[in-house]
Amino acid sequence: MKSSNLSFILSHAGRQKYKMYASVVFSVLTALMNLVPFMLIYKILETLMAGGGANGQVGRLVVFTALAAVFHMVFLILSLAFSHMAAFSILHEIRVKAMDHLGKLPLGFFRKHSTGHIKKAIDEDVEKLELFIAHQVPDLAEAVVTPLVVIVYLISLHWPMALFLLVPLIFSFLTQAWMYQGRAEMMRQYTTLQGRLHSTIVEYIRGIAVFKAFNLTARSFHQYTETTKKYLEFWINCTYDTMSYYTVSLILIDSGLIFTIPAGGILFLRGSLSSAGYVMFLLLSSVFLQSFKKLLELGMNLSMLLAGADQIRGILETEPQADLLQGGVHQLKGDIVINDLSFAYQEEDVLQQVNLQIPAGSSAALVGPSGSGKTTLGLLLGRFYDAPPGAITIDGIPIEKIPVKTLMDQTAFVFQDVFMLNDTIYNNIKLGMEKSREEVEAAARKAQIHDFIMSLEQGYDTVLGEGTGIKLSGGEKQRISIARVFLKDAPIVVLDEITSYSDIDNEARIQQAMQTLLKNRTAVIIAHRLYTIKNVDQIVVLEEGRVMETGTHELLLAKRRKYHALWHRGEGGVRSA
Ligand SMILES: Nc1ncnc2c1ncn2[C@@H]1O[C@H](COP(=O)(O)OP(=O)(O)OP(=O)(O)O)[C@@H](O)[C@H]1O
Repeated sequence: MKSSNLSFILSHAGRQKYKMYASVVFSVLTALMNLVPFMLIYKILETLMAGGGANGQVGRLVVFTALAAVFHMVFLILSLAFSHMAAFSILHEIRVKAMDHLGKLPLGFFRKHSTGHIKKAIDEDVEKLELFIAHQVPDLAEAVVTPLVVIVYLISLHWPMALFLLVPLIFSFLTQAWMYQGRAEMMRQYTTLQGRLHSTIVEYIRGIAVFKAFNLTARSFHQYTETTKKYLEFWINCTYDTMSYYTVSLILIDSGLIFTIPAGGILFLRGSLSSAGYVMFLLLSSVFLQSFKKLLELGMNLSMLLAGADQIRGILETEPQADLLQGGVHQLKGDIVINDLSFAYQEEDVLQQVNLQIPAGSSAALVGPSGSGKTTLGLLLGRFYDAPPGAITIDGIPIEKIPVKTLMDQTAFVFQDVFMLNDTIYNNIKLGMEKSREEVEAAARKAQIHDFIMSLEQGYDTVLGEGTGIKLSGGEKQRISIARVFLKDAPIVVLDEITSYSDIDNEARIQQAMQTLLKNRTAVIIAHRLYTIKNVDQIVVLEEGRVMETGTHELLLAKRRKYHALWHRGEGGVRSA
């Protein structure tokens, strides 16, 4: 059974939960110290009405009252200090764990959850836990303890009158219980809508260039306006649904006083309640009822804050990719064998019974029409998605049994979309690898990008990204990503469309870099322009996820089948002519 969100928070709190407990204890003490002055005032009233006070007893009681007020402040500060320390430490812990966990999840997870959803979960929903731990937990402790102590005290003063006070509260509770039915579902809707709102905002900003080009404003971005409209409708419905219950329960709570004043007065006139007792009932019944109102408010906020925890749990409780064979394999030669591989993202197979051998140190180019499965095959080689067990082996070991860390150490990828950090060019090549400055520069030289970097005013220290004014061309970015591969020096490389930016100078440089890169490595090259892969050891022609033919450029041209057709359709021949 799924544990509660509260136990989820506690399970990630580690030693910080003791700070949470300390905060609760101090919060209870704060609540008690809040009530002590009332009890002392009762004593003072009783003493004065009995004609006492001359022997300094009242003075002592006044001093105790002042001391209680001081202790109240001290306990309150300690409670808040502990709750805040616990909250920020737990936030830190959960954020680090969530980011760490994200890195271990299969790419399929990111297909199901948008960037906006994930960002919101780690950023906003975790932040809400701060509100919950730092403020709501101590407030809740206080809001529970105060009415309990007050009612016990009032019962000790005059039990029938105290029990009378409980009647409107019981009705108020029943109304609230009614209101909370189905509230969990409502809160889930709320977090889903918020996530969607974040995603559409992220999408709008990402695609701003396209939106501008088509003269679309945020208002005309259909997805955004729809989501904000749904969000608005949700809150209007939510307000309508809860307003009547909320109002009734508040009226019931407040009606307590309407009963206390006349009932207490009658009991006083009949002599069953002292005048000091009557004053106490008037004072404390108001405290008692107000703390119930606070409980009501806390209950409303609590369900909203804890609903956010569902989203974080969604990340942390998603199974990471399994390493069936921990440790053991550390070095790969790169002998790839693909055996009857079929693969589907959803229902339909995008690869069908693919059989292929790429001996260590050789190069294979995957070619074929758009959507034929070339990138998918490349991604399966890096276990970005999991292929069926045994379908891909490297050096005779099924890929799912090679620890992900080893596989990532021994494989280098250049993707179609080159990702750049908002950082220096140096750090963009180094990407956290433990390499020296000389090694970074040597890799940039091999990738044919060193001269370009040196032509920039700040050289390798040039900062890339938004707001820096430095924007690299697609080809320059690709050469930087090739430099990363040289620096990593992995025995297996997968290059996806690295010549997609087609200015002649760039392409010549990338071709030159590729010749060096392929030496003594197993390479899988995904290419549209066939003249760029003429010299590889084998060309694999894919169509609708099936291998149609394999062989060298000359052999496949001589066969005069699929490759021959592709070549002469202009996808290869143009620049080779
Ligand atoms: N993450 C995904 N989820 C669902 N379907 C996908 C996903 N990625 C790719 N596909 C589908 O799988 C099929 C193969 O796509 P893939 O990107 O491997 O083809 P490709 O040959 O590399 O195409 P291109 O040359 O245009 O890059 C396509 O029909 C594509 O729509």
